[in-house]
Amino acid sequence: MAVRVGVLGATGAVGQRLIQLLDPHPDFDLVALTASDESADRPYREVAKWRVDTPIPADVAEMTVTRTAPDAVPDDVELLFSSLPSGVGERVEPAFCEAGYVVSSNSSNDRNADDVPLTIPEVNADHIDLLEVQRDTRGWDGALVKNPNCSTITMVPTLAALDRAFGLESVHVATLQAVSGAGYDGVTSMEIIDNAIPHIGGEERKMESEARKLLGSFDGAEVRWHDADVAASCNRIPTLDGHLENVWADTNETVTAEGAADAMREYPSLDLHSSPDPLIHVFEEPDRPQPRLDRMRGGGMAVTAGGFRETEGGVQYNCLAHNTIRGAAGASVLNGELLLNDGWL
Ligand SMILES: NC(=O)C1=CN([C@@H]2O[C@H](COP(=O)(O)OP(=O)(O)OC[C@H]3O[C@@H](n4cnc5c(N)ncnc54)[C@H](OP(=O)(O)O)[C@@H]3O)[C@@H](O)[C@H]2O)C=CC1
Ligand SMILES: N[C@@H](CC(=O)OP(=O)(O)O)C(=O)O
Repeated sequence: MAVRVGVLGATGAVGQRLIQLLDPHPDFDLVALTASDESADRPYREVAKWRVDTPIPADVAEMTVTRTAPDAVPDDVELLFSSLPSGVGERVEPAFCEAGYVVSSNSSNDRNADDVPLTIPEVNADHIDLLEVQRDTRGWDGALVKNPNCSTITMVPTLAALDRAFGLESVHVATLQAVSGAGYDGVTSMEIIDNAIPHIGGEERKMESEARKLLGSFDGAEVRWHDADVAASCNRIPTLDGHLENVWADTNETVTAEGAADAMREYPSLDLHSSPDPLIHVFEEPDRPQPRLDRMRGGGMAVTAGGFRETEGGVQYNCLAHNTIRGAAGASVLNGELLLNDGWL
């Protein structure tokens, strides 16, 4: 029987993608939608400015949006996908966990907390068992799992492939990030058209820390962060969806361009509904990946890579992923599938 699920922050950019991905889903039945108090007690179609490229699902359109509070969500909902602003998530997610709900969250609060699993299932599924530590320390019946920042998700599967094959020593990355990453109200057209903005607040530190936690090892009690140095520089450009990243990775063992490409081609996906096969699509063409052409590979869940060149200490390449699917909503849904597969639901 399908697990009953809800979406916290259902009217937002990521919330709408969550609804799209859950309509339908083989494991999950969407029965609850929440948003701010201003949207509560009204039909979803009235309060959501639907901007996703498929029609609003008919049953969802008529659902009543509730406040974002545990007493507003039915008790038989087991899993909540959270796409709230981080300040709100920080306050309400623990309250839901305390009330017994399992929360798969996209918001940036608590990603680096010692007892909160930060997972990309194809990279570090074993970290999910950190939930045992979380339940011991916090006394929750529920649980809180995070997916990383969209720019971090784009590069980490490629780094995991290099680490597995050659050992990872250090990473430099420069991003070209789509406007949807800032949410609907994030960047005005006057700011971004005919322009590029070399600053995205907090993004560089997130990439540098989250990547090391994701690539770290879990010994049953704690996650030991990977000791690679990671340095990021983040830029906003006028694409709609799809973050493109230029990566320079130094490795412990000597790597060739072909060897790096093979390591990524061979990096396995998972037997979960939203995990694409292959996980990483490698291009031979030197001018790929490109956001408009390649962001929907694997239903928006694949990472694409290309432009491999040997460097003095390792390899340089480009990678790309859809920031609101693989980088946000799809990442939360995939974490939900992992929770179900591993018996946490
Ligand atoms: N966009 C992206 O690519 C990515 C986004 N994220 C993260 O996901 C989260 C959501 O982002 P995004 O969808 O772009 O944001 P939006 O601003 O588009 O949506 C925010 C959602 O939260 C609700 N909300 C706002 N304030 C409150 C409140 N006080 N109480 C309850 N609900 C509230 C809004 O409801 P209402 O409509 O009623 O205001 C809306 O449903 C953020 O934390 C963001 O950092 C993470 C990775 C990528
Ligand atoms: N900051 C990212 C999107 C985002 O919301 O990230 P986070 O989940 O870390 O807040 C971007 O602008 O593309």
